[in-house]
Amino acid sequence: MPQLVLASTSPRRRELLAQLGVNFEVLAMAVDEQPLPGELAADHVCRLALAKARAAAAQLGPQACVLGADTVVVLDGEIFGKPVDRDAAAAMLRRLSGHTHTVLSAVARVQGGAHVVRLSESEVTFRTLSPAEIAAYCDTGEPLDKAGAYAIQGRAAAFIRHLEGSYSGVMGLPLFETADLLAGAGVLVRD
Ligand SMILES: Cc1cn([C@H]2C[C@H](O)[C@@H](COP(=O)(O)OP(=O)(O)OP(=O)(O)O)O2)c(=O)[nH]c1=O
Repeated sequence: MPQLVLASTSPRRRELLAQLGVNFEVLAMAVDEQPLPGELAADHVCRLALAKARAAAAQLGPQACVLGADTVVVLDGEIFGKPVDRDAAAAMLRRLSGHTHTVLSAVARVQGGAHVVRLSESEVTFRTLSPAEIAAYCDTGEPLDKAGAYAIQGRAAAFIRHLEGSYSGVMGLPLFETADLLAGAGVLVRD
């Protein structure tokens, strides 16, 4: 069975991958996460997921099966990554309040020079949030390292009226698509 490596600094992604019951190591890779001019959100997350996996794979042997992932929130065509500070987090949450946004999560597998990328798309509807609620949520610090300034697995669960798609995808690693990639690499057995 190939060595499985998760190219991620995200504790959420580690937790999610462990949910599949596989053994893996972590090799955290930093890549420039700025969207290219005019880049579509779906292209952006797929490109970054692949870039993270490729960066780690370059440091490992060709036998390693490397996973990279990326997640963004999209509202009216605008990409929301991680907020730079508390004010940016509050501004994102004001925009998301009372609306439905899209969460795109891509997962890429790189092994022996070959790669596959899968995309998960979810629709998330927030109820209307009061200014006091947004301020209190920002005070928790939870928004700061999360795309779109919220964590579905944290207190923001109370904001979400409706989810259509993948809970694990919104949290950062779409497990249905990830399991497919792992089965394709022989890391998960399906027969
Ligand atoms: C929307 C949402 C995002 N997130 C997190 C998952 C990701 O860690 C982060 C999106 O940022 P990413 O840039 O995709 O990932 P990252 O920089 O945290 O980690 P990596 O090293 O793999 O690049 O937002 C949640 O934890 N819960 C949520 O509900």
